[in-house]
Amino acid sequence: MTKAQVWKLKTAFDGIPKPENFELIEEDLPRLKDNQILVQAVYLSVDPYFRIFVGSDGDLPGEQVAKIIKSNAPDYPVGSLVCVHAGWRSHTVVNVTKSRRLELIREVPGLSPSLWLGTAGMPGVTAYVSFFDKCAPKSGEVIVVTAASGAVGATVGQLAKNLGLTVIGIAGSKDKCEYIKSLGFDYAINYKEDNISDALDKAAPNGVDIYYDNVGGAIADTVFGKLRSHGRVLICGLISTYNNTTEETGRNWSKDILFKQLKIQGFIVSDPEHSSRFSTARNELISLLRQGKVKAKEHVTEGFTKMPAAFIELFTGANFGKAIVKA
Ligand SMILES: NC(=O)C1=CN([C@@H]2O[C@H](COP(=O)(O)OP(=O)(O)OC[C@H]3O[C@@H](n4cnc5c(N)ncnc54)[C@H](OP(=O)(O)O)[C@@H]3O)[C@@H](O)[C@H]2O)C=CC1
Ligand SMILES: CCCCCC(=O)/C=C/[C@@H]1[C@@H](C/C=C\CCCC(=O)O)[C@@H](O)C[C@H]1O
Repeated sequence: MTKAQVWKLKTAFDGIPKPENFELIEEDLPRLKDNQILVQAVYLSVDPYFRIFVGSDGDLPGEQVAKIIKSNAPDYPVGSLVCVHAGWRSHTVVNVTKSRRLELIREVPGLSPSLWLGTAGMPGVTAYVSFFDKCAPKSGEVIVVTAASGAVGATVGQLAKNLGLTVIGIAGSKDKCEYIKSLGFDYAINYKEDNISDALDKAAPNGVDIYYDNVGGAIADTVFGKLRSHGRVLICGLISTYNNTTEETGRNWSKDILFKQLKIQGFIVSDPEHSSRFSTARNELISLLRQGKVKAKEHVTEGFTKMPAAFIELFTGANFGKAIVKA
């Protein structure tokens, strides 16, 4: 009988996640039935949204790249890699006909399969579809991106640069700022050291056309104040607020929205509206990665037992690139 190691949420989060919120249990897995495969996690994705979306039974969500180690499904041979939404588990029995999110990973020379969790997966597709379909970007415009060295932010910035926009990234350390400059960003602002407002005035004296918001909170308020007439805001994430224990109060932007005729949109990549865009976006991202026109940085933590630590790091900025655990 195969045993699985499974991370569960033991106590509800209160503020920033802590190691004691999690427990590691062992589970006996059932024998395989028809159309089932047994997979073993190779790389597990670590994403900010886990902070909010935990199953009622304490199951932790998320995708993993996993190896098929037993198979009762002819199209899923042993040894193949899949990308599957299996959560924080070392081993999982997956029903190939019923699983909502399961796909075989095709081998692409030069690309690690772990990219299926990052630039060639959910975060990359988020960046691609939200930027091209929702931001109405035009060459010559100015875009500001927050969490700019991360999985989503770095991809948005590079896509914008490829299209001829002036790209301003905001990130939380000197190293991260140097990194995004090396990717081609025109300006990098360290929000932990620089005065964001002054730095934006210098980098974008005529204002900002697009604000790609990954963080919300006070940083977003400052960027909002720099938007030009007909500016667009894409709210992709609000990571600075996920650990809040009290309701956030921010500036009321109604007057700016009205008089500058701003367009503000939220975006959730898993909305069915975007499902038809997934494969185009992924194929395009793979092609850009292979040509070196988009670069991907991964922050890999070794060991399934480190899942909680790798997750907690997202909220201190200790990850530098797409957070992944190698089992
Ligand atoms: N809408 C959608 O469908 C999706 C949305 N997202 C969202 O995109 C955002 C980025 O996700 P992802 O690229 O995976 O993660 P990242 O790889 O960017 O990692 C998270 C980063 O957020 C930054 N951060 C953490 N706390 C704060 C804070 N208080 N203020 C400012 N920055 C902070 C840190 O970078 P630094 O050191 O620079 O502070 C940290 O490294 C998240 O908000 C996430 O929820 C992600 C996927 C899909
Ligand atoms: C904690 C909120 C995070 C929002 C931004 C984000 O990181 C989204 C990530 C999605 C995530 C969204 C999950 C649920 C959306 C709520 C609407 C619903 O369907 O109930 C999940 O789909 C994976 C990431 O794509």
